[in-house]
Amino acid sequence: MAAIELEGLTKDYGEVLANDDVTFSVERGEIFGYLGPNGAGKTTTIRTLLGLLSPTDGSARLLGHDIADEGELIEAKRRLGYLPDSPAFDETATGREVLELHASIKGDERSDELLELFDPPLDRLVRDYSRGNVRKLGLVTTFMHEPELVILDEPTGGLDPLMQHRFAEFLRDERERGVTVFFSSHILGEVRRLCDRVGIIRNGRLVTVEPVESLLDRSGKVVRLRAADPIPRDTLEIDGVHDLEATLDRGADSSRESARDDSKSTFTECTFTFTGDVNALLERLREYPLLDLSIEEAPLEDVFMRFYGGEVDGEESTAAGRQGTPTEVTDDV
Ligand SMILES: Nc1ncnc2c1ncn2[C@@H]1O[C@H](COP(=O)(O)OP(=O)(O)OP(=O)(O)O)[C@@H](O)[C@H]1O
Repeated sequence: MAAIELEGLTKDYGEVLANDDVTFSVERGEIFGYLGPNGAGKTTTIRTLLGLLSPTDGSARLLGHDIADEGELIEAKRRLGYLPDSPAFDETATGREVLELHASIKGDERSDELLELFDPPLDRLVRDYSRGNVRKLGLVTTFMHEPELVILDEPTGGLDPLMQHRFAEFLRDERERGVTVFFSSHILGEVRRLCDRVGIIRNGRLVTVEPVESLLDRSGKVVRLRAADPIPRDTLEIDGVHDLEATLDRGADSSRESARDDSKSTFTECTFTFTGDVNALLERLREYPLLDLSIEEAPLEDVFMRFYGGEVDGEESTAAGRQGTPTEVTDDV
């Protein structure tokens, strides 16, 4: 039995079809990332799963319980932890009082350990908490009753890099203990680091569900090379080379056009995406002494761009964009 099962889940707000026939499962013990840019429909799926919104159509099960049945939903919720994107704690309570309330409702098996890790200021009023501190308190309340399944809506928003790192390690340990994690995100780096599988949602429709690795494999490697001697441009006319960018070496009398037509044109530096056999590529390059060669996984941004055609969250795509892409490209080979 899967931890989460969605079957044709649909939520129509009237003006917006926020979830359109969404079907997928999250297996027990996996970390599943639910990805999509702002407004794609992630929160709608999560809120519907938790019974906070009623679906227009379709069905869902949490830990085997049908969410349409109130009694079953209560039973499922007892065994799960939920961190909303903006946790609404009582602003007039201190962090400690919030935890006490939570303990009285759901139980407390491990708040001491969690407080050591996430360390929200317990004696301060929630009203005076920063966004990051609200999130830290939320992480404690989400995990303190030892849930089997956790659903986290953009969990690292507001956390500083140290805390994000700690959270990532913690989540991996939770997976080792058999906890199932479903979290939404548009932070591609964290998805890549943490998730076993991802589902990508676009305009309310699920566009893919697959292991992160296969998503990255399909998108190929980014190859950058710098050679000691000129390499003829036709050397890289092999299967699997895409988006080749190189600065062509040209004779004094060669024009841009003639360089394009001349298969004897050479280059010493280039960058390209490669989806073929790396050994075949290396064999091809064997006779050219290389000063530098890097073969890296394609940035997840590139994968995303294929699904979104430019709709990737602006801040994120800039922050994690390709590093070292040549700025002096003068020609496409
Ligand atoms: N209560 C509502 N009434 C009408 N439309 C809504 C409502 N809630 C969300 N929407 C719309 O539904 C779409 C999906 O919103 P949702 O919040 O599920 O997206 P999201 O992927 O979680 O976005 P974000 O990353 O910004 O949180 C958006 O177009 C949003 O404006």
